[in-house]
Amino acid sequence: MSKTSLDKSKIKFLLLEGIHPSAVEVLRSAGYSQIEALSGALPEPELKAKLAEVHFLGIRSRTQLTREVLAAAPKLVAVGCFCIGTNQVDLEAAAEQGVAVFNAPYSNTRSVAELVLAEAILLLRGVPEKNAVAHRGGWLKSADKSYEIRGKTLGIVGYGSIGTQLSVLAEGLGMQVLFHDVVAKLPLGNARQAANLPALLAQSDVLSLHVPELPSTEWLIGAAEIAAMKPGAVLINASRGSVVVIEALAEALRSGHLLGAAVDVFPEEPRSNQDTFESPLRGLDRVILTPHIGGSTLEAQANIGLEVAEKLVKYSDNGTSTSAVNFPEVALPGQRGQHRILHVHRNVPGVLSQINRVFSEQEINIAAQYLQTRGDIGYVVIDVDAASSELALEQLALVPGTLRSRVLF
Ligand SMILES: NC(=O)c1ccc[n+]([C@@H]2O[C@H](COP(=O)([O-])OP(=O)(O)OC[C@H]3O[C@@H](n4cnc5c(N)ncnc54)[C@H](O)[C@@H]3O)[C@@H](O)[C@H]2O)c1
Ligand SMILES: O=C(O)CC[C@@H](O)C(=O)O
Repeated sequence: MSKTSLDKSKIKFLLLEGIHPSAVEVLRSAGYSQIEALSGALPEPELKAKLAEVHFLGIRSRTQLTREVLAAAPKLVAVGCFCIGTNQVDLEAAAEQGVAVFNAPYSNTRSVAELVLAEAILLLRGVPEKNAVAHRGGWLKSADKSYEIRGKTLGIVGYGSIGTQLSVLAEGLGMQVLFHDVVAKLPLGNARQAANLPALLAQSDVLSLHVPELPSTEWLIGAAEIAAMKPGAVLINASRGSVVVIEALAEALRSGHLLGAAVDVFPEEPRSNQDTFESPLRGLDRVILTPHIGGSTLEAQANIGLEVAEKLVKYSDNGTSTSAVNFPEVALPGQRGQHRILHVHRNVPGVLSQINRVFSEQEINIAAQYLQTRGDIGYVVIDVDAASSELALEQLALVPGTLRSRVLF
């Protein structure tokens, strides 16, 4: 029988954007050897050229996987986002191509929350400006506009993993926490859900943003929202650059309406550490500018490397797609000596009966079958005798609506 399962030695992994070496360790110890790890993101033409041969791709937030880029990746089986955000991937296009996308939803949560809390303290003490002046030989020794965070109101927009973690830490330091979320959330500790965003803006001394990049969060905080903030408040954005209108923020800092700001994410971010950072916020002393490092601690990156690489290995080795963000989730047992066929298809009426017809017409015994659907995508996993897998795979590829199929043994 000819071989239909790809040898591990032929499966190519491309890891971009300085993914932690823990990921490579996981892949190597699972038997994969073709792993290319690069420190930066690739320009689109180079990315497309490489993707022609790649089976598994690892990225962070810089690499944009548009529908067009994904179309240049005919062999791609799965994408690992070694971060929380998955907005850089066209998830629908990936699913339509039968490509599962995974991320690390919690591994850097604590790192972001710690940075934000530290920034809240520094901003309310006016440290960024005092530091900048001292670097220029000045001496701003003054208690003017310097405050403790104790007793101040922290307004959190987006009370998810990071927002709630921050909420708990901030209460530990004596802050009052108020939050706004589009869904009703269980408040932790003494936190309270604000009636709406304007109510939160009007009451917060520190406003911190923790929403995902979505059409509904684009430019969520613009000139009108900033004007509605308390005079002398500070704004922290470690969510996504598309959430804040940066020129409006710069203007509010120049006019003195806001006491300060800390910004980690920008509408335009350099592709690598060699590129220049441009922003209207550059040169404003009361702003802490950080290069999208909210989640960049060694602890978080090492954990993310393990977590996402393990998800890719599981999907590659056994077909388990648990926690995929765009794909039906199936948790699968081991194969017990059979061959395993993985079939991704359009979830339209009749596909499953056509798949099952292949097995009955070809008289192939099904040892086990698992099915899950998610929106327009169906994922069926079928364990069969070793002698039948090649025929089954051939026939399944002919079923209309088939997006991708592979066999594992
Ligand atoms: N700076 C960094 O390095 C860094 C690191 C990790 C995550 N992030 C960003 O932070 C975001 C949040 O992370 P998380 O793990 O807390 O996500 P999460 O999904 O756990 O929480 C997001 C919350 O935002 C809420 N939300 C959605 N739209 C909203 C809106 N319009 N108004 C108010 N609330 C809204 C959701 O209901 C949810 O509760 C990520 O999506 C990512 O973009 C940045
Ligand atoms: O590491 C990154 O590039 C992104 C970090 C952060 O924005 C995330 O979404 O987890």
